[in-house]
Amino acid sequence: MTDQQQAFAMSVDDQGIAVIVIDVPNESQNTLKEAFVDDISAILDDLENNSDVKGLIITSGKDDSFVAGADISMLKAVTEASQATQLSAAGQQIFNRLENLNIPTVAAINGACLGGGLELAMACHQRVATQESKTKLGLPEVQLGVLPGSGGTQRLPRLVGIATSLDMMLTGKQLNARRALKAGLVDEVVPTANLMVAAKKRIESMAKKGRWKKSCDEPANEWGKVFSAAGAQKLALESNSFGRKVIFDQARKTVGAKTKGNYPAPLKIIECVEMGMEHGFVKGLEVEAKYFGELVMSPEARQLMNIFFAVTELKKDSGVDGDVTPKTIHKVGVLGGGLMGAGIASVTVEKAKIPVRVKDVSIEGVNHALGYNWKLISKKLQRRQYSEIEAKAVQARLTGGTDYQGFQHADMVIEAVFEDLELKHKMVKEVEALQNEKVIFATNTSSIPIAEIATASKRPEQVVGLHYFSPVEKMPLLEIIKTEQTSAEVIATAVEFGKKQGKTVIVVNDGAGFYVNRILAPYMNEAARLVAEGVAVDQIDKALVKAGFPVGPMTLLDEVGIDVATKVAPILQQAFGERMEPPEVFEKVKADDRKGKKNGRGFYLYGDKKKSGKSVDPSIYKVLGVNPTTSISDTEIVERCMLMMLNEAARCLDEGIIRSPRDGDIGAIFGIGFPPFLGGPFRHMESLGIAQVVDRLEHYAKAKGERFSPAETLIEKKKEGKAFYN
Ligand SMILES: C[C@H](O)CC(=O)SCCNC(=O)CCNC(=O)[C@H](O)C(C)(C)COP(=O)(O)OP(=O)(O)OC[C@H]1O[C@@H](n2cnc3c(N)ncnc32)[C@H](O)[C@@H]1OP(=O)(O)O
Repeated sequence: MTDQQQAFAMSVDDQGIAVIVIDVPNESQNTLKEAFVDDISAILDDLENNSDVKGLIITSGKDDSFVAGADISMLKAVTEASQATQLSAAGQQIFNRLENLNIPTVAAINGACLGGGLELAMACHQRVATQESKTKLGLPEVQLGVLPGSGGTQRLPRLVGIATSLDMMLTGKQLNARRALKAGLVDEVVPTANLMVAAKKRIESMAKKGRWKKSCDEPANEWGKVFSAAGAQKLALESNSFGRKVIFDQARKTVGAKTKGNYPAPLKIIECVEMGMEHGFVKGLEVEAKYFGELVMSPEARQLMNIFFAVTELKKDSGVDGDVTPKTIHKVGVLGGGLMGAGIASVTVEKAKIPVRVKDVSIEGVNHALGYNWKLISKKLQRRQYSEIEAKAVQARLTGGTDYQGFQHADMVIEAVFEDLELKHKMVKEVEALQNEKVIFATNTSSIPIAEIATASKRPEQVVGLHYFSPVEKMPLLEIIKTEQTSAEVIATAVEFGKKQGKTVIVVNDGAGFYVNRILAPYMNEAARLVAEGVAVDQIDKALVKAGFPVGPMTLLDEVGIDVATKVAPILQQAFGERMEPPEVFEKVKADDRKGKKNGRGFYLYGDKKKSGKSVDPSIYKVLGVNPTTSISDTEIVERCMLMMLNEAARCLDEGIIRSPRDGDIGAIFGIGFPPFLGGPFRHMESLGIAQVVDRLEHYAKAKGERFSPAETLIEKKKEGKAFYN
C-alpha cells in the first residue's frame, strides 16, 4: 500500500454509513495533492456503484486538522498556467461528483478547514464542526495571491450569500465554528466528543427526508432562495441582478482602494463570483479554473507563497543553533502601563495565556493597562469570539499595582518605560534587587542598544531585547535582540514566549536600530529629503502607498509622533555616519512643536473628525522654508526611498545583524509593511536583479549624494553574479 492510498481510508458501518478518514501520512496537517485524485476517484466509483451505502461522512484522522487546503508546495512547483488550471479542474470535478452522490453527505470538521479543505466540506450536503479553538473555516487563497480553485468561488456565495462570501474570500479571514454557524457555513457546532454522533444523526435525518441541498444544480436566477443564512434585506439585494451589480461594483471599488492594483487575485475572485451568479455554476467553474491557472503563475503569488514558507520555517526556528531547551514562562511582570506595556500585557494574557502583573509609577498607568486589555476582550466578546467565561478568564490573568508585588516570582520582566537609558538602568537594578535570580530582563526599547542597558545588570546573560511594534495586538512581528552575552537559553525562551503571544519572531544581533528601525530610518530620511527639495508631502505619501506600503512615510511620522519616530535617528547617525544623517526637516518640525497626530500638529491637518489627517497642513511648507512645486515622478520618489531601504538591508545581512535574507524579508514585511507582493527587500532585489540595484544606486549616488553608494556586498554580488537566495 502506498502513502497516498493511506491518506484516504473508507469503512462502512453496519447501518450502511460510510466514513472516509483523511490522514495524510507524515504530515501534521492534511493537505490535498494531485496524487490523491486517483484514490478519491476510486472511492467515488465505489460509492456511486454501491447501493448498500446509505450516507457518507468525511472526517480527519488528525487532531488539529480537517484539511488545510491544497498543498502549497505543489502549487509552487507548477511551471505553466495550464498545469494549474488542470489541477483546479480536476479538483472541481471530484467535488462535483461528491456533491452529486445519490446519498446524503456530511463533513465532520475538527481543526483547520481551509482552502481546498473548506471546498471539500462545502461539496458535502451538510457540515458539523467542533467548538475547538483550532477549528477554523476559511478560504485564505487570496493571501497566497491565488483564488479558491476547487469550486470555492461558486459554493461559498451560494451557502452564505454574496456579500459575506466576498468578504471572506477577499480578506482570507477564518471563522471559528460559532461564527461559521451564524454565517450559515456550518449546520451545527458540537463538542469534539459528539462530532461523529452529530454527523450520523444528520445523515439519518437527510436520508429520512429523502432530500438534501446541492449548490451545483440550482438555476442561476434562484440563488436568492438558497442562501441559508442571508437576512431578508441581504436576500432582496442579492436575489436580483441589479442588487448584485451594486454589491460587485462596491466590492471592486473597495478592492481597488485597498490593493492599488498591486494584487491581481481579488478582482479575479469577484469576476468568478459574478460569472457564477449571472451565468450559472458551470460557467463560474470554468472561469475559476482559468484564473486559478493564471494566478498561480503570477509573480505576486510566487512571492506570497515564499512568505508562507518563510513564516512556517520561523514557527519551527528556536532562534539558536543546537539543541537548547527553552524555560517555561509561568508568570510575567511588565514595567510601564502605557501603550506598549498595555499591548504587551494583553497579548501575554490573551494569546500566551500567561498571568501578568503590570507595574506603573502611577495608578492611572496601571488602570490604563487594565482598561486597554478589557477593551480588546470586550470587542471579541461582542463578536462572539469569546464566551463570557473565556473573557473573564483572560481578564483575571492581568493584575497590576504601583509596587513590585508579585515580581519576585516572575520568570520574565519586560520593561516598557520611557526611552531613557538612566531610567532603564534603574529598572534593571530594581528588578535585580528583588533577589529573583532566575528572572529574564527583557527590554522593549526601540532605539537603545541592549548591551548598553545590560551594563547595569549583574546578570547580562539574562538581558534580552524584545522589540514589539505598535499596536502590539495587531502587529505580527517580534524582533528579538541578543547581545554577545545573552545566553542561548534566554534567547530560546524569549523566542518560544514570542510565538506563544502569536508573533512571528526574528532574532537579530544587537546594534544601533537593530534591523527593522535601521532599514526604516534611511527610507524615512529620504522621504523627508524629498520634502526639503520641494516635493509635496501628499505626493510622496501617495506614491509609496501606490507602491504597496500601508501608509506613506509622512503620515507614518504623524501617526507615530515625530518626536518618537526620530528618536533613533541620532543613534544611527552616530553609529553609521553621514549616510544616516537625518535631514534638517525633522528638527524644524520639532522646533515648531509638531508632534503629529497626538498634539494635532504635523504634516497633515487634524481636528475636523471626518477629514482628520487627510489634507496636508499648508503651513508646514513655510515652517520648512520650501515651496512644494518641485516636479518629480512617482517612480523616482519610490525608487529613491526604496533603494535606501534595500541598500541598508543588504548591509544588515552582511554585518550579521540578521541571520538570513528570510529573516530580513519577514522583518520588513511584518514590521514595516514592506509590500508583501514584492516578497521583502531581499526577494525584491533578486527580482530586480542585483546588478540593476547597484546601477540605480550608483546613478543616485552621482545625482543625489554619497548616501546612495551601494553596499560592498551588493557590488560583490553583482561582480560574482550571485543573489541572496539562489
Ligand atoms: C485549490 C485550493 O483552493 C487552493 C488552496 O487550498 S491553497 C491553500 C490554502 N490553505 C492555506 O493557505 C492554509 C495554510 N496553512 C495555514 O494557514 C497553517 O499552516 C494552519 C492554520 C493550517 C496550521 O497552522 P499551525 O498549526 O501553526 O501549523 P504550521 O506550522 O503552519 O503547519 C504545519 C505543517 O503543515 C504544513 N502546511 C499547512 N498548510 C499547508 C498547505 N496548505 N500546503 C502545504 N503545507 C501546509 C506546513 O508547511 C507545516 O509543514 P512542516 O511541519 O513540514 O513545516
